[in-house]
Amino acid sequence: TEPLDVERIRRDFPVLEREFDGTPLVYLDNAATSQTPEPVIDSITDYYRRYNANVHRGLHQLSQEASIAYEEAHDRVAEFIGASGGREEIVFTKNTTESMNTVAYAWGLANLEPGDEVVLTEMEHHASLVTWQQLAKKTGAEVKYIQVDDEGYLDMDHARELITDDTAMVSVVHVSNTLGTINPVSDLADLAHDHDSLIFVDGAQSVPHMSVDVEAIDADFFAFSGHKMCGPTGVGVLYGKRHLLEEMQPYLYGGMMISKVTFEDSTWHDLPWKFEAGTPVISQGIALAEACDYLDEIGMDRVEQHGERLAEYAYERLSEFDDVDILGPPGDDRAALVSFNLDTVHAHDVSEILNSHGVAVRAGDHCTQPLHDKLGIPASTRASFYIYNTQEEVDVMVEALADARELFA
Ligand SMILES: Cc1ncc(COP(=O)(O)O)c(CN[C@@H]2CONC2=O)c1O
Repeated sequence: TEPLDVERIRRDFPVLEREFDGTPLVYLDNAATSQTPEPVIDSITDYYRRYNANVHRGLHQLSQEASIAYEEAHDRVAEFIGASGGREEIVFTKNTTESMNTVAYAWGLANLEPGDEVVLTEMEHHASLVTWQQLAKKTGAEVKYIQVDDEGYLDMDHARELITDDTAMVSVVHVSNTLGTINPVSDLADLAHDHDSLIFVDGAQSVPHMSVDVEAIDADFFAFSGHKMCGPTGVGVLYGKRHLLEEMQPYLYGGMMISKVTFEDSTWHDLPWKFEAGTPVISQGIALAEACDYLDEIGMDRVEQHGERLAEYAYERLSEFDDVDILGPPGDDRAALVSFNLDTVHAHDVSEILNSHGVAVRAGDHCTQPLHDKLGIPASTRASFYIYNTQEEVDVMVEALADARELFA
């Protein structure tokens, strides 16, 4: 695939011009949140400048325009992830976390009971791990974890052992935000479906970075966030197979999500509005559709190739040092991130030093504490890449690590 034009792309991101006392920003924290290009910024300001109105087809021009843009944003997102059911299979939430909780409470509470099992993986983000763990306590279901092997891959033999006819839900991260592992979600979906279990795929780190087709995966539910894919914060997506969303009762009640309300009872609006109670994430949803256009214009195959090449380059550079321990799979078999530790320096101190060089990385447990416990480390430093990062920026990060060694060794 023809590489993307990173210099041209960088000109779309005003934040990349930031300097700190003359030191240019090197933004390598994209797994936490991505930066926002001009077309997406313009989409947000254009909405508030020209057609800000509450949706659900108010009988005035502004509301009509806002309603149509908001509804069509659902269609655009459906197309971006291959959801042939269109807007009826796309619920806009606040973020991936809320998408997860929506399924846990709107499906889980009604369908899980003692004896049922929810199968997760040891590399799950807290958004799914804590959600299913707490829901299991409420319903008497049991949570089990597919093991991660020493290289950071899912142990598929263990998966085949854990997923049985007692499994009601498999909830698995597509790309680990800590390890960079790309999980075989289609195989896991087959395994789940062979045992009449549903599967929920956490796509927060995959949708921004690679072409995702939820129907090819055959995910029953799929979640991701706008802010990780050049979109604004405040909009997440829950994809659900139409028949499942149809069967599910809402778990947030109020205006907009109803059809008829009497003092005695209420009926619900059509999909997806049934799951969008109150005034929804209007400007954010419309801007997310713009982000889909922006990424598609670059081409998701180029986006994927660029991120994985940078991750491989970072892996190679970091491997030059014998005091660096890198988490997860080999450099040529991972998504666009590298988490690592320096033998003698705590991740927080590494992050501090890198920051003094203008380099933004994330230090901590990346909302995967159980995984860090399993690895026997309190934290790690994570560099994560996107379409506007360069090999030169990786070099800046690697050179800055020399400082960390001197200061803290
Ligand atoms: C795999 C994964 N799942 C779920 C989430 C939750 O997304 P929201 O915060 O949008 O609900 C994240 C966010 N990644 C975290 C956020 O900061 N750093 C990270 O790695 C994630 O990486």
